[in-house]
Amino acid sequence: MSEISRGLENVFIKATSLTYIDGEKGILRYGGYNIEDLVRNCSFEEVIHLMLYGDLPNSEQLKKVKERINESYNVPPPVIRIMEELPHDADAIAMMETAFSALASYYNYPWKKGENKERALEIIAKASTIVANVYRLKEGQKPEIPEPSESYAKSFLRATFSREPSEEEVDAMNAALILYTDHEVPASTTAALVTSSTLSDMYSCIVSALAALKGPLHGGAAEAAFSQFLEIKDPSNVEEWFNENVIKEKKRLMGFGHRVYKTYDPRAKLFKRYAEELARTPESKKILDIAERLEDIGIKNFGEKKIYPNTDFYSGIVFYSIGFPVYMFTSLFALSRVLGWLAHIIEYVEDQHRLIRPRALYVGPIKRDFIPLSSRN
Ligand SMILES: CC(=O)SCCNC(=O)CCNC(=O)[C@H](O)C(C)(C)COP(=O)(O)OP(=O)(O)OC[C@H]1O[C@@H](n2cnc3c(N)ncnc32)[C@H](O)[C@@H]1OP(=O)(O)O
Ligand SMILES: O=C([O-])CC(=O)C(=O)O
Repeated sequence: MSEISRGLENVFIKATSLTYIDGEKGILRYGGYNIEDLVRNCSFEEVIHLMLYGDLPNSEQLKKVKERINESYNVPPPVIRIMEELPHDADAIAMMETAFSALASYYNYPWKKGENKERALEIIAKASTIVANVYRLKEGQKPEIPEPSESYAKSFLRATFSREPSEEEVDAMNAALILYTDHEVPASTTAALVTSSTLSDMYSCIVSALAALKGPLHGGAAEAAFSQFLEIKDPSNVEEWFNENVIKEKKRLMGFGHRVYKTYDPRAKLFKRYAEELARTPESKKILDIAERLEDIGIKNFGEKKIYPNTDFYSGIVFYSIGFPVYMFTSLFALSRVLGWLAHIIEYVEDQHRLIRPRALYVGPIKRDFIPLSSRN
């Protein structure tokens, strides 16, 4: 008899050279490079080259990546018009799904080795345009197309906020883009892989991934974690809130726990460091204080079960300190993860392709005699 792996735990669906995770030790590497080294030393564009082409780029290769991105920010105007038709209070990821579906109507490219990675660079550029305009349209501002600048992060922040971002903000945005780039095969990447396995187009794969990312157990957790901090209101309320909600009502502590990490998520450590550097206003300092106290109580209660902060626990404070409202957090995650999704589907379709079609174990009645409608009770 076949065994069911609930939640596909420890099921390997592909080989990868992209991302290595040691969940026991809390190690994360892209292409063999420790996440800490990449965040400290690299631009997101260098990580784009690493994920798509397998190596950190030399200057010439980096220049080419940047050029390709810089010339691809434009999207067909009807895509923006469709976004403008959506209500201002539309969910940000639902807006992204709509935009990427619309893009799929224009760019229904067949898979072609030698062209797939160029397509991926175009999609990464257009993702910046879409996410910047999710914010702008929700805020009632006119659409804007990112302009080339020194970096992808800077172009994105400039287009989003129509202002010159500080060096610190660009640095934090660049770090967030790298930290969220890839995480092997979480739910969203698996959704993208399933879609790619039918040889559907790349934009449609992104739509599948976005839909899976949105849920609070996955990418939606950063918004959920931050909402907890807001609900708690004051550091002095942390313990009471935790006892009432997590202990008594058995609600999950959002931004805690992970299928693979059985220790502190290495990305959470880095996000925490950025949060501590960026939280300067009294309001963001208070939120950080709440988060740190909640982390302590969470670890005291759940550490024994190997449940620790994950990447979504502190990322919201970083995004909030840059100036983003809570509703943008999952879209910012998506902006970065588009690279991981694309790198994985290209790796799969180019080197390991086969239709993904698992089985369900039938447990219903084996055979029943048909009863006509008039004879049913
Ligand atoms: C970028 C990301 O996607 S990171 C993950 C973001 N998601 C969150 O932060 C949401 C909160 N966390 C969770 O719900 C979980 O930890 C998940 C979904 C991320 C992973 O969970 P799984 O590996 O599927 O574990 P599962 O859901 O089976 O839980 C196992 C046990 O741990 C408990 N548990 C897991 N996470 C938490 C949590 N955050 N708070 C309280 N209890 C938890 C469960 O209640 C369960 O307890 P039980 O065995 O006594 O019933
Ligand atoms: O790996 C997972 O299941 C979720 C996660 O942390 C991510 O996608 O970054």
